[in-house]
Amino acid sequence: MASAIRMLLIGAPGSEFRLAAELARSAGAEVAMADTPQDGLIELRQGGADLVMIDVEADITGFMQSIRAERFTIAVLACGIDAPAERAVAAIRAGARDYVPLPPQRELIAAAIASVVERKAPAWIGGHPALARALSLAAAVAPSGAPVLITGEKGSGKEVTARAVHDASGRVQPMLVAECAGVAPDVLESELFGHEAGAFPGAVARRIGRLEKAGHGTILLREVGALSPALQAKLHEVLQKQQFRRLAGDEVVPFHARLIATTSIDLDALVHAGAFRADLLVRLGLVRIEVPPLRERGDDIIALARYFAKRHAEADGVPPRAFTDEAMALIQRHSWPGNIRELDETVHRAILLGRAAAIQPGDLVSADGTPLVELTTDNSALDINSLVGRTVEEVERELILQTLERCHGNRTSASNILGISVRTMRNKLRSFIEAGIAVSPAP
Ligand SMILES: Nc1ncnc2c1ncn2[C@@H]1O[C@H](COP(=O)(O)OP(=O)(O)OP(=O)(O)O)[C@@H](O)[C@H]1O
Repeated sequence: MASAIRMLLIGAPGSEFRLAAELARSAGAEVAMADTPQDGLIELRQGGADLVMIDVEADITGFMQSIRAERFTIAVLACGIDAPAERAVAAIRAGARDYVPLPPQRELIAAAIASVVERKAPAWIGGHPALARALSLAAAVAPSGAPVLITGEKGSGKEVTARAVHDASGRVQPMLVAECAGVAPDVLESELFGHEAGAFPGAVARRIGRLEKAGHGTILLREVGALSPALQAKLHEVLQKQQFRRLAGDEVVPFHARLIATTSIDLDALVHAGAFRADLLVRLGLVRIEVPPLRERGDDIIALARYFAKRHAEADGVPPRAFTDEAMALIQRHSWPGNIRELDETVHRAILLGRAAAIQPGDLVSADGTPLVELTTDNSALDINSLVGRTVEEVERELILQTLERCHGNRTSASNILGISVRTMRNKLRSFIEAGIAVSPAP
């Protein structure tokens, strides 16, 4: 499912570099070359890369600063011919992952590419029918350019699913990610659309936004429900006209990328409450993929727990440990409100903290040390029987707190979903806090 790895070689052209390019191609990578870090950046902006090999004599510090500023996440290797050890160390201090001596050895180049392939294609664990449906839908829509909306609870695997759609799409350029929640609207606007010099105080140079940088690749908007009304309108126009302008710019920029949006908030409810544009939801949700919560994935939980235990033991260099039957039963009973991410982190803690030969129930604790056994209840789904015997006040409190948590603490979104005013929401939260009950902080 993974697309080819794109490798960028930066350095003065020479026989060693040509050989490195040849070896990379024969190891399955697509190769681009640039003479200087500046040209390398231009190449990155146009075509992206998964792996950069840069001459150890180049300004690696400056290059690393530039790629961080432009939010590229790329593995960088320094390389050189007979470079003194200090140069290699300095390159690594500047952020290079390793130093590769030239002329290159076939095995070293192949290993560097293999390590990126491994990171690029996250393991797909699970075969539950609900997940299989989501995956086959992802594969079916991948080659088209249609926007895709991926819904699901936090940590359930929406971004991983987006990557699967991108990888299967055959698009050569990478998938860029933009986070919409918790980012000030004006910052997000310039992040997405870019700006011309002088667009606002501090805008000293033209900035190319992510919609433009994505080129013919994919742009992933995480938590699209958090977009301000003004940005919702702008995004709707982009999808309608397939073009946009940079902030304070006259030039019309064509939009070629595939847009994928994720949400853990119920966008239909936001539309109903007037907090999200119905026409934008129609365009974004031409294809919808629902990622099921972990608690509905049956035996996938076992497979995932074993996979994370193995992976973390290997990464942390500790002996592999199996789960006792009791620990596995506890894992299957827990409702995993944080989904796969919570399972991953819980298993990681058990690997690091457990002392016995096998993982015990007591090794399974939340981040604050609360044993899982105390957190595990059977009322993950709305089960009326489990509500009988509780007061209306208690049920209301739980509903408010859980909705707020799903909305990442966003009071407005949560009150919209609950159909109460923000003022009522705030008053309720104040009374909970006064009663000593923990409330999700505002984003
Ligand atoms: N099928 C899977 N197999 C293995 N690991 C997975 C799978 N799905 C998700 N993960 C892992 O679980 C974690 C959460 O996944 P991801 O970031 O895709 O979730 P998300 O729904 O986008 O989260 P959020 O809502 O918080 O943005 C990641 O570490 C990811 O690698």
